[in-house]
Amino acid sequence: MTEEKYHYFDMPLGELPEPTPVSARRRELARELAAINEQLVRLDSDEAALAAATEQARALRQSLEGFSHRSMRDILGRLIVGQGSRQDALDMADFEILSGPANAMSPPVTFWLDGDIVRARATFGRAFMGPPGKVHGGVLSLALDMLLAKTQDFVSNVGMTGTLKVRYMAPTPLHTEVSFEARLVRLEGRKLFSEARVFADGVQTVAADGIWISSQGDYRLKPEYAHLTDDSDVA
Ligand SMILES: CCCCCCCCCC(=O)SCCNC(=O)CCNC(=O)[C@H](O)C(C)(C)COP(=O)(O)OP(=O)(O)OC[C@H]1O[C@@H](n2cnc3c(N)ncnc32)[C@H](O)[C@@H]1OP(=O)(O)O
Repeated sequence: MTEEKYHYFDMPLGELPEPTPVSARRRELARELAAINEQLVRLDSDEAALAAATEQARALRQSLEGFSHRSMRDILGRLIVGQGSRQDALDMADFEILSGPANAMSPPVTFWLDGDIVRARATFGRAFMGPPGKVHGGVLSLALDMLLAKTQDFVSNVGMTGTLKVRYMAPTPLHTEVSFEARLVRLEGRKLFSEARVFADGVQTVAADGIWISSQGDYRLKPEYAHLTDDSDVA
């Protein structure tokens, strides 16, 4: 059976291919590390227990330092020409800062497309605290940056965040499922305008809008999203 090839520009942002056995293990390890980090926050243990845990963590780090890293330049080189392997695609998506299950820093946030809407959900633990008991506003901004970036799944180009405006309307609680939604508003040459909302416990806590700038050429809707055209702005 021929292995499926992945193309960088066809990969939906923040969505994950089925893990290879290696990736499944990386995710498992990262979830353990994330759980350890969460457990460590205000851990009420004695000094001896912490010293023993530190020794175990040091031994684990040293054992992992015996391995090298797969080259991002090589991975991207294959993906850009449509010759990426599933492992290459996983290496790109699995370590996204907030959404990658193999990134020990991620809650993780899960992203998906629901028709013309980009959706995400996450539950943030103690390690993501800003005000007492609430999610840090910067973490929500980061999640919104990724969410709004994903409106580029509707277009043929990809670019970087130019402007991100965030309005915090109510505190967002920790340990509660938070849901995110975003939509593409319009295209204007190399600029893509999109907006987003965040909800927790049925209350809108954040509103955001952003402008993405394509790296080269004007943004164009993919044919399957041509209905997103409004008046004259969405080309
Ligand atoms: C679901 C998970 C998905 C994960 C996705 C990962 C998301 C990653 C998000 C990021 O972290 S991106 C990193 C943060 N962003 C940057 O670092 C961008 C830094 N800025 C730049 O590199 C350049 O300023 C930029 C590419 C944005 C624009 O430079 P250009 O020289 O290509 O643009 P130019 O000055 O020619 O302007 C082109 C148009 O864009 C407009 N523009 C430029 N910069 C803008 C800006 N910052 N905001 C809004 N509009 C901007 C500009 O007015 C103009 O409009 P008009 O065509 O109408 O005249």
